[in-house]
Amino acid sequence: MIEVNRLTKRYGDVVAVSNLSFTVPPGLVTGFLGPNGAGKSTTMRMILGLNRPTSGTATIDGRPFTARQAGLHHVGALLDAGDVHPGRSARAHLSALAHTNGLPRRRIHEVLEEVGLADAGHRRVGGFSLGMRQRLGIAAALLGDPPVLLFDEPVNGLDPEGVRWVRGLFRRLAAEGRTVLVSSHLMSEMQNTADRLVVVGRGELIAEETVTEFAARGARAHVTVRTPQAALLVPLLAAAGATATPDGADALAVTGLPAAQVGELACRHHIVVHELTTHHASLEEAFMELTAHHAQYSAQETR
Ligand SMILES: Nc1ncnc2c1ncn2[C@@H]1O[C@H](COP(=O)(O)OP(=O)(O)OP(=O)(O)O)[C@@H](O)[C@H]1O
Repeated sequence: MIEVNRLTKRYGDVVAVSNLSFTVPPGLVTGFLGPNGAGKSTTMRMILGLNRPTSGTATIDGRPFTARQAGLHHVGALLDAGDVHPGRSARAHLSALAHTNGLPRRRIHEVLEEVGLADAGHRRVGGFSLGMRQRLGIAAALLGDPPVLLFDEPVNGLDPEGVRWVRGLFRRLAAEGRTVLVSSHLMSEMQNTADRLVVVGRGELIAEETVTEFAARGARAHVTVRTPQAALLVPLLAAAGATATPDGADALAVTGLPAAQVGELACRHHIVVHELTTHHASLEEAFMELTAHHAQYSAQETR
């Protein structure tokens, strides 16, 4: 269990994380979601004791994590896939980590197999693609077989097969009872992976809820009605409690009444209908709407 309690981090005038509280329970994948610059990496670094909070606390299983405690046995993390010496082979990189953390050497082979790099273990990391570096970073996080795992933007650079694989991996790790926190700036990456979401914007908590609860935000459907007799239908819809707004030349966007009732209403009044379509807002749209006021860099990337 990870517990973040009123965590704040300031860099001069920049408030990277502001009074942030949330929990990451074991046995589930928790998606840590927010636009660029929302403070996700800074929060993860504070959880891992790599950055000092300005105020507030972050604990893992009830205690602040410091690298000295139990190291990779307790917590595995992928923070920056580029943070590996380019001249080293993947195997040598993992070997050094295993040595300093007192881990058995057989784990090196096991995790290379696990992430699909068994054949590339002898190759220099400098020649790896971004996706291969991500896989190596994930291998390093798994090396100590830890009960708590943090992954910062693990999907970056992975091909579609890699994305599928990593989703399955996170789900399996959670099913084994581990605590899994995965950050992303894309809702689409999380909707088939995470059980719970912690959504942040400009360093602040926006939402902490299950994916099902989050999906309900996007459930506000509207119905498109295409009819050459819109002028007749509009007052009938209004009388039935729905709101109809023009949507192109011969169509209406209707909210407040399901498609079936719109169709029945039109039928009762002999109004010709050419199209009746229900539109659900996607999770991505719900996320965009939710974070719109919290996006710091909406026109350009921060890096
Ligand atoms: N060492 C630092 N010095 C100054 N400002 C920093 C530092 N680290 C982070 N920041 C600022 O803190 C804010 C949060 O950054 P952070 O990298 O935690 O966000 P993020 O949600 O991980 O973003 P991204 O999705 O772009 O990686 C940003 O405004 C960033 O510029």
